Amino acid sequence: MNFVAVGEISDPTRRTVRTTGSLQTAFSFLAASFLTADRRNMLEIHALTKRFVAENEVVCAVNGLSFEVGPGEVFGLLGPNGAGKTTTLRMVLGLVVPDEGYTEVAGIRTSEDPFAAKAKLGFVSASDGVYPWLSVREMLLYFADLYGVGPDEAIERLGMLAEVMDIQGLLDRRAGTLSTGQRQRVTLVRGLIHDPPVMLLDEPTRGLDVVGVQTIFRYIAHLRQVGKAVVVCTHRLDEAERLCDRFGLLHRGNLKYHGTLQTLRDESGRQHLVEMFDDLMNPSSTLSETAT
Ligand SMILES: Nc1ncnc2c1ncn2[C@@H]1O[C@H](COP(=O)(O)OP(=O)(O)OP(=O)(O)O)[C@@H](O)[C@H]1O
Repeated sequence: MNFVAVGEISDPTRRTVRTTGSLQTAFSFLAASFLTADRRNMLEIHALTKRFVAENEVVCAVNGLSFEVGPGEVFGLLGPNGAGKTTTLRMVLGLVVPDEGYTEVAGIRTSEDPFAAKAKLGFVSASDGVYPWLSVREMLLYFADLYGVGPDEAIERLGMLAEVMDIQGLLDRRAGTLSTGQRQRVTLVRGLIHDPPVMLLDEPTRGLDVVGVQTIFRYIAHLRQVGKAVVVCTHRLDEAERLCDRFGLLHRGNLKYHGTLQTLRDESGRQHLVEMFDDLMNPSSTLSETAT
């Protein structure tokens, strides 16, 4: 992947920057305008709560969760199985209605205008599929159209992103014939085709080989540099430590730790996320350790 851009890139304030040099030059320009741009949080989660009733039992999947993500920031929403990560993402996407609290995407409250909020979100998941009978180009332009991107802008954005993600050679292939890694790069482009200010990545490295994982790392670096607000859910804690600027550690719907890795270390007395997780899941082992 070369990550060299020629074309147009939109910065977080939606101004358009024409670039002809390396992506680094584009990034420098964007970083400069991004630093002077409005630094409001792009994603705000306020006291979000969701309960489910399953077999006559109430499960509080998410309990009073609050956090925010600013432009150019990568937030790791982490937690063991059943912690409430997917339910949180589904509430942000407007697919699940919260019992209490609300989410705001680029200043738009999801409950008040779900379509406008969704237009500001990009979503990439490990289980993303492709339309096998469409060519990659047809599928990406179809998604641009679904998001209301005009045809000229869509073609221009497709050209730029195809270069950034190195999929130019795949555009006229039928999507069903792509390898897992090729399909991954196409779905990464699809998540950005409408230039959303907020990106949600759900287990983006699941099932990928080392090259695929590196692609995700570069993609997230790209998102950070062009000022997207990014939420990453992953079980790969070593990767999260390297990728994320701040973290929220969920356990049974509750936010146990919230902040930078250093904040988490100070609060938990542990060096690594994996140890913090272990303490959350096996509190008795912590107690016995403390007692000795
Ligand atoms: N539709 C539903 N009906 C009943 N319970 C649900 C529903 N969706 C989620 N839950 C429950 O809510 C809790 C949180 O689930 P969620 O899928 O958000 O966790 P997660 O952190 O994404 O887990 P994983 O890492 O395993 O994907 C779990 O106890 C789950 O069983």
